[in-house]
Order: sequence, then structure tokens, then C-alpha cells
Amino acid sequence: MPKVELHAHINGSISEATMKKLLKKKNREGDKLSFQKDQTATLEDCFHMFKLIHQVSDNTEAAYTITYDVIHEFAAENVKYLELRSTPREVKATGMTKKGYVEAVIKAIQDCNDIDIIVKFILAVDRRNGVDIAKETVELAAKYKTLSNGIVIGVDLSGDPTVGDARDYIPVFEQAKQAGLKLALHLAEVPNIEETLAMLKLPPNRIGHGTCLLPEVGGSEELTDYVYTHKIPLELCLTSNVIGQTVPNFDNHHFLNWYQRNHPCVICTDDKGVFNTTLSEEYQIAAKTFDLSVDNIWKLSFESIEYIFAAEDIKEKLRQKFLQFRQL
Ligand SMILES: CNc1ncnc2c1ncn2[C@@H]1O[C@H](COP(=O)(O)O)[C@@H](O)[C@H]1O
Ligand SMILES: [Zn+2]
Repeated sequence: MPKVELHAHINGSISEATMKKLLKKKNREGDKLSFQKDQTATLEDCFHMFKLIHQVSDNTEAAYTITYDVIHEFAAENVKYLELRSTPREVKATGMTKKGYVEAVIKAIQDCNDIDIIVKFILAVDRRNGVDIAKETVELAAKYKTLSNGIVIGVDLSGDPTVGDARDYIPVFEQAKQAGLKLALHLAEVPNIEETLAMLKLPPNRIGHGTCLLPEVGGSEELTDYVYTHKIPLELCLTSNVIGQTVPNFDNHHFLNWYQRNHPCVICTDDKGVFNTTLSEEYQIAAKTFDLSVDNIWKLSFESIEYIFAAEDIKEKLRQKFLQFRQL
């Protein structure tokens, strides 16, 4: 089935094959940098894993290879439109600058224009890094939005949700909006009613996870009503939430509550490498867990097109492509 993927962190999406190549270059062949499917961890374990991965992807050549491979892997499972997100990083020891990092990712995206997938890039603000760095990231995003001819399309807020206060970043995200960048914010990944409410007022164009919006899981009626009445799409990543244990198991995933309300829900992978999954598997898990029919799954995939950040002409192209497949 053709699909769109809207929530994929580049360094969390590294496949085993690419990781092998990178580890070999570092003479660290024995390292294991992903979780097993049935493994549970904590969010802290997940963020420790990202730290280890960043040691391996500490140069522009690696950034290029990872991005190029990740795009090909999504294309191979029939993803027709992909929004990748990543935190611009600088590593003095290898000479990698944030600008160099962003350019390596953009170059890899451009070099994939011979395969049947449209790729956009969202620059990520890591909430652990402070407002000054966030400002720099938004300025980079605004600059490369023009320079990349629209490949850079938005900014994200991510990083360990237990660290810092997202409200500090509101002026920076206001600035991003003014620059015509879309906002995809990780919100309510852990319970935090006041922070989430303030961020919702921006408002974001899409919410990552939204795990703790509902009153029964540490959110509130007010948060739920706000998201529901403003129809803010949710990017839902089942395996990521269960392995990271922000949701106890698939049966209790908040997907069902929002889906039954007819709220815009987009199934995503988050970190397909770290969590050992694929977008196809995530759709299968949703189908199996919530007893969804082939038609239900098709509709979920087709309607996700509405929530992409790219413009109407790209949406229309995707609709035509998806419908053609449906008629086969
Ligand atoms: C599990 N749930 C999550 N919650 C919040 N942030 C996450 C995340 N998964 C990944 N990231 C964010 O993505 C970075 C790795 O990719 P990039 O180096 O940016 O490509 C992580 O360091 C973290 O900031
Ligand atoms: Zn995420």
C-alpha cells in the first residue's frame, strides 16, 4: 500500500545495514545500537541510545549516507512522501558544522530524485539545548527553506521531554511561523498539562505523540478539547511508545480514542532503526490491535496526505497516485 511517513528522526531511523557500515568505519563492529521488538526500556534508555548513535554519525559523510539509505529504505516499502526531521549538530573534532550537516542532508535528499518518493526536511529543535541554539536552528531553517527550493519545510520540537520547559521556546516558534515554516511539535509525551496547553496555543500544525493529552493518562479535558476542536493532526508511533514505555501496551495506546473520534491520526515510525520497525509493520500492528479492516487501513493511509506540510499540488499528485494503486 502506498504510504506517507511524517514523523521520522534521521538518526533514529538508521537501519542495521547502514549502522554496520558506520560501525565498521569506527572499528566498533560489536556495538548494538537498537532495541529488540519485544524489549521494553525507559525514555531515558532511548535517549542514551541516541547519544551512542550520535558518536557514530559524527561527520557529514555519515549524515549523507544515513539520509540517503533511510530514504531508499522508506521508498522500498512504498512510502511515496517522506518528511525527515533531524537536529543540526556540530562536531568540532570532525569539522562538522551545523550548516555542513544541513547541507549534507539536503544533498542526500536531492540525490534521491531518481526514485519515486518526495522528501522534505524538518529541522529539529532539541529542548535540552536552550533558546539560543533553537533560534540558530530556526534561522538555519528559514535560510535553507529558500536555498533548498522548498525541501526544508518546517521545524520540530523534540528531545527528552523530561528536560527543560517547552514554553521557553514559544518566541522562537513564533519566529518560525513568521518565516513560513510549519511546526511539528512533540507534545505531551509525558504528562505536563500547563506546558502542553501553552504550546497548543501557538498552534502547532501537527503534534508528535500527544501521549498524555487525554484526562485518564495525565492530560485534561481542556487539552483534549483544544486538540479535537482545532483538528490538530496527531503523529502516532505505536512501537516507539510501547518500547519507551510511555504507553503500557498496544491495546492501551491512545490511537483508539482519537481514531474513534474521527480525529486526524497519522501512523508513523518515529525511529525505525532504534525501535526495529517499519511503517508497514506499524500499520499491521494498528490493524491487528484495533481490529481495523483493509478499508480502514487504506483510508488512514490516504487521509494522511491531507496532513503533509507540502503544498496542494503535491497533495493532489499523491492522491492520484494512491487512487491509481487502489484501482489496480
Ligand atoms: C522516542 N521519542 C522521542 N521523543 C523526543 N525526541 C526524540 C524521540 N526520538 C528521537 N528524538 C529526537 O531525535 C534525535 C535523534 O535524531 P536526530 O539526531 O535529530 O536525527 C534524538 O536525539 C532526539 O532529540
Ligand atoms: Zn519523535
